[in-house]
Amino acid sequence: MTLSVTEVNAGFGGSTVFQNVSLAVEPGEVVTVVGPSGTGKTTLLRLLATFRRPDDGTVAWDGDDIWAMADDERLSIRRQVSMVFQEPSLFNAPVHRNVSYGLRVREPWRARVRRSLGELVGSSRPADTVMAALETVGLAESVDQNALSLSGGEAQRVAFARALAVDPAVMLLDEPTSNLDPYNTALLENAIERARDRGVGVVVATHDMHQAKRISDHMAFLHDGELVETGPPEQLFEDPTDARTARFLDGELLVGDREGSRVPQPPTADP
Ligand SMILES: Nc1ncnc2c1ncn2[C@@H]1O[C@H](COP(=O)(O)OP(=O)(O)OP(=O)(O)O)[C@@H](O)[C@H]1O
Repeated sequence: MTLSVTEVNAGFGGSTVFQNVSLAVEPGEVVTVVGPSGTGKTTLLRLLATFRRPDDGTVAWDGDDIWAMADDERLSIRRQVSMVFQEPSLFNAPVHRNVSYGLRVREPWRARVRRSLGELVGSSRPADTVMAALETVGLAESVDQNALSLSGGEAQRVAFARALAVDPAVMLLDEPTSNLDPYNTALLENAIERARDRGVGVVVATHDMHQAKRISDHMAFLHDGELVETGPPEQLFEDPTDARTARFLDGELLVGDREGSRVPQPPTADP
């Protein structure tokens, strides 16, 4: 399943965040959206998640315009897309209850009643999918721990497991490692890779260029309302077509700096 935005515009209250942005994620690939703070990465993920409608342009699922669909059809697509927010927001319950949350809200009410009765008589155990998701993030041993007693890094990994447990076609991750130490970052990047290897399409918004280089199949550089450049990481890092990309990767480019859109060419020798 391909999730895409084509020539989308988005803004708030009359001000434009970005215009004319096109991006797609295919099954089994990791796309990173990089760019300075405030450039619209979260807004773009929210468009892909269909949490909001674009002001203009199309959001599509396998080429079909999601916002032209009936509400129930759009809901069934939304259920195949899971998002991990910058703050993990877990609730006061064991880790397995947090991870199974999405599964529980998706199951039919009859099954939900049967399972609740099972839990009341103490016969329930975490579903295999919950355990598999926790193993993916290296937290199988914390299954019964209260989620609020986890470290920040563990909590973010549980949030990832919760998003993975519903067997999504696409995962959208908003700065998933911005508050994590290198150990937790490595575990989460490993989990992203494993999801990708299972055929999940993953979009990651990140400030971290080193991370983008490590995990991306494809990068998209968003700056000042414009999708400046897209391509494989080797292209953006080694042979960018736009000067702003090179300056951003060198840590020199800030929001509002529109100087020099082309990479300066070395002077040619006089004949
Ligand atoms: N609900 C909102 N109402 C008004 N303006 C908003 C709203 N959400 C975002 N914005 C503005 O839209 C712009 C893009 O915000 P967005 O959060 O998408 O950027 P970002 O690249 O994800 O930033 P960061 O990297 O800091 O998380 C910012 O100028 C922000 O202030």
